[in-house]
Amino acid sequence: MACNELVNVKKTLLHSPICRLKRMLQQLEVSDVDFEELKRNLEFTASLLEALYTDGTQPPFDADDDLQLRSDVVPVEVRDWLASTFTQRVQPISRRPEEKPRFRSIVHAVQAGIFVERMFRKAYSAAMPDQPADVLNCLRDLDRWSFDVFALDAVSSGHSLKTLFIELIIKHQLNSRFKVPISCLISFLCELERGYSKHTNAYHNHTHAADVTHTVHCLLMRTGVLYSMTELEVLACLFAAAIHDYEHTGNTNNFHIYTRSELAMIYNDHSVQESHHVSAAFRILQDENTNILMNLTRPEWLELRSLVIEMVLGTDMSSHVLQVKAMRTCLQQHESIDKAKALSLILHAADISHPAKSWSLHSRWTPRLMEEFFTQGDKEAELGLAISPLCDRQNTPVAQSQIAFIEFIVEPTFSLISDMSEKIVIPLIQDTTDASPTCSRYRELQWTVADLVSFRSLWMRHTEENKSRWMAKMKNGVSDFRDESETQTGQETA
Ligand SMILES: Nc1ncnc2c1ncn2[C@@H]1O[C@@H]2COP(=O)(O)O[C@H]2[C@H]1O
Ligand SMILES: [Zn+2]
Repeated sequence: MACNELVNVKKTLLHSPICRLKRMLQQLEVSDVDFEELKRNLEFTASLLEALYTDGTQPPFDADDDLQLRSDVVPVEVRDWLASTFTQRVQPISRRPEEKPRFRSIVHAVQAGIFVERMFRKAYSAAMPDQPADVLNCLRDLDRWSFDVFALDAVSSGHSLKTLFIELIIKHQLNSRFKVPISCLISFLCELERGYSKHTNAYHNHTHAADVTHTVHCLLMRTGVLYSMTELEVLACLFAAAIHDYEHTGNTNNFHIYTRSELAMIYNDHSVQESHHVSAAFRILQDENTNILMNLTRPEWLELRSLVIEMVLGTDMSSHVLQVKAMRTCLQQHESIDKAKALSLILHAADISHPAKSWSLHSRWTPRLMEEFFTQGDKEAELGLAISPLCDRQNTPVAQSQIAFIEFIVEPTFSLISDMSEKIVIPLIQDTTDASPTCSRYRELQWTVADLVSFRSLWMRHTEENKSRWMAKMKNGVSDFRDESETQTGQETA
């Protein structure tokens, strides 16, 4: 963002808290105090100022950012792992020619009468009344960044993916818009959950899929990007998130390539698993009993399929560096943002989001992932292969790897998501507020800006907290990263 543009954005953002502070002072002077309103105004003002402060103090973007791993800080095993997992020598995925969908303006959306209502500000009435009380209770937190997917899995008897996906489809009114037969939806989700349990993975299972689906929903709402999307794009995002690791084998792509697995043969070593996830999921739709997309028109179906393929292939971690670099360049050069690229980045961010959540969640995901890595290491040892980085049960610096993962992968990705969303959302809001400062949308849009800016401080607070937790474990020489994790309840925000 250019400097004067940034100043304008900041001025716009500061306008509202300043007005509120003045009004609060006036109220106090005449002793006309509505404490509830005062509290709400103070909270709003504090969150905006905090977010602006955080935003202003964060380090600037590094234009030439690769992973920048300094050998004196990052242990060699961790460097090997980062380099072998998050970069690729192969050239970028081919781009679709000319016509690329761009973000439409909020003004256009308002004019077209298809403005998305601010769902999570309203009291949310659960869409599935037949659900047990515990499930309904859990789903009340659906719009929160700290939503506990493990708790949902427990109360839904291991059906977190099914429960959550149906809830989100109904909440976004996609079942009615795309005439999704509920029986198909249930059968499709049963099939999906079955596929996720095929390899009994500690991490890549239906709970992870549910987590990523929830996180995509939350990211779209918190960043305001949802406002600039069509319903078809929202459906594509939720669908892509739900299927993104379908039938995951619990191994890395490199393992498939080295062991010349069946999947590596089918997909010629390119994004081996991601290609399988998307292909196998679309196969479920070939059966009319599970074809949840049966009532889409042909152009809708083609557009959705194209988006889903691009998004799921974008979860291949070897495209991380290229993806991040391409988006950064786009932002720095003031190019318009390609929607499919933006949505792919959002799914990728959701896929690596647990270190940007509360410790109580992050500390439960990490041992699961490590166990899956170690199981692969055990297999590699049995096969007489070199053990992949981070897969050696006896000798893996877990805390260091987490700190490096957060610092070199998660924070830059979330920072980019925040910048990208500002670029998409803020100009649209400025357009609209200039046009009609008194309309009810004005308040809605102010909230969108507030959410967007406070989102940056929210995830940063969590990554900082998680890094300090790992650092403390390292300093105290705690090698058992599993302790406390299952019993945490912790204080959570937002
Ligand atoms: N905390 C973490 N530490 C290391 N790797 C991670 C962590 N979280 C996610 N990942 C990796 O990021 C990948 C994202 O795509 P997958 O879910 O297929 O597999 C995930 C893991 O390989
Ligand atoms: Zn995943």
